[in-house]
Amino acid sequence: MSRQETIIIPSKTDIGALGNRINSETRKCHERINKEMAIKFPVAISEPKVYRQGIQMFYHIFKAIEDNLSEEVNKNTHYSDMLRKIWRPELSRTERLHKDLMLFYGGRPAKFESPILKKQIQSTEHIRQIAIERPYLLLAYMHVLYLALFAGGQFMYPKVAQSKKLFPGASSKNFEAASSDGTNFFRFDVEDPQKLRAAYKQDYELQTRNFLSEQEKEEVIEESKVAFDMICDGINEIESHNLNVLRQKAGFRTYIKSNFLVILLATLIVYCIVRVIVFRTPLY
Ligand code: HEM
Repeated sequence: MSRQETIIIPSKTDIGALGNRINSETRKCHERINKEMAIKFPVAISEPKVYRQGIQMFYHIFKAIEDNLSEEVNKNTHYSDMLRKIWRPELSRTERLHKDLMLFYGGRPAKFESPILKKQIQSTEHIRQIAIERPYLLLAYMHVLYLALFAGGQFMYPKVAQSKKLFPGASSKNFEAASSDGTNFFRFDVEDPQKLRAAYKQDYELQTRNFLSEQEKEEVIEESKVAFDMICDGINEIESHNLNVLRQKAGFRTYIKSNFLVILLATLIVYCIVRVIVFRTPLY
């Protein structure tokens, strides 16, 4: 090996590394999410109301992870030191998503700060619960959701940033500024995000390899599947919520239309009666 060559930890072929084990055991989950994204992401980036619902879901999930993680690392428990050595504040997404949401909700935090949809409420409660009972399970979210930002996230970023439909109020002059204000989610405040990713993966591996028992590692792998499902279910929940709203609107329109016909018919009948009985004018 030449002097310049750097050792990547964990190597992609290291089948004992927890991160690699998670990737290999969640391959099907990732394929499922890719299929979902292939259909729903183009819709989201052409409709600001759908896009903001999507990042609102991510906001609640990332906030739950970061709130509970920060609580845990500030304690002095068996796991807090390990989690502290892995976590890097540059990865935090809560504030960045909050900024994006402020743009998409016109500066009205009351519109997005508390989860309303059932699955999102359940997800935040689930994260809180595991953090209390088995804090090492936070490692599942620390792998799945944060490393996704460096892979799928970097694929999505330019598409969101360049979507003319997402920032409709912006003119060609200030488009770049508006797009930048609404895409904090995808950026890291570091010179080289790929270095951050590599360092994070390395610390994750070094801290977990000997510290966790095999039983704990298996539980983290299982929880990683839950993390993927959480995102898939959350996306599907938004879709059914929007379909329900559309259905209700269509139902309301039909109701108004049918009422209008009834009123029209009644007016016609009254008109005929008045004409025939009161004015004794034949109808034809
Ligand atoms: C459009 C959607 C997505 C695309 C195109 C995509 C694409 C990719 C690609 C190409 C990789 C391999 C990167 C590498 O080997 O360095 C990857 C890895 C990964 N993705 Fe995705 N992804 C998407 C969405 C997601 C989502 C929503 C999640 C999480 C819920 C996710 C979680 C992951 C994880 C955990 C890895 C492994 C990262 C690592 O070990 O460094 N991906 N993705």
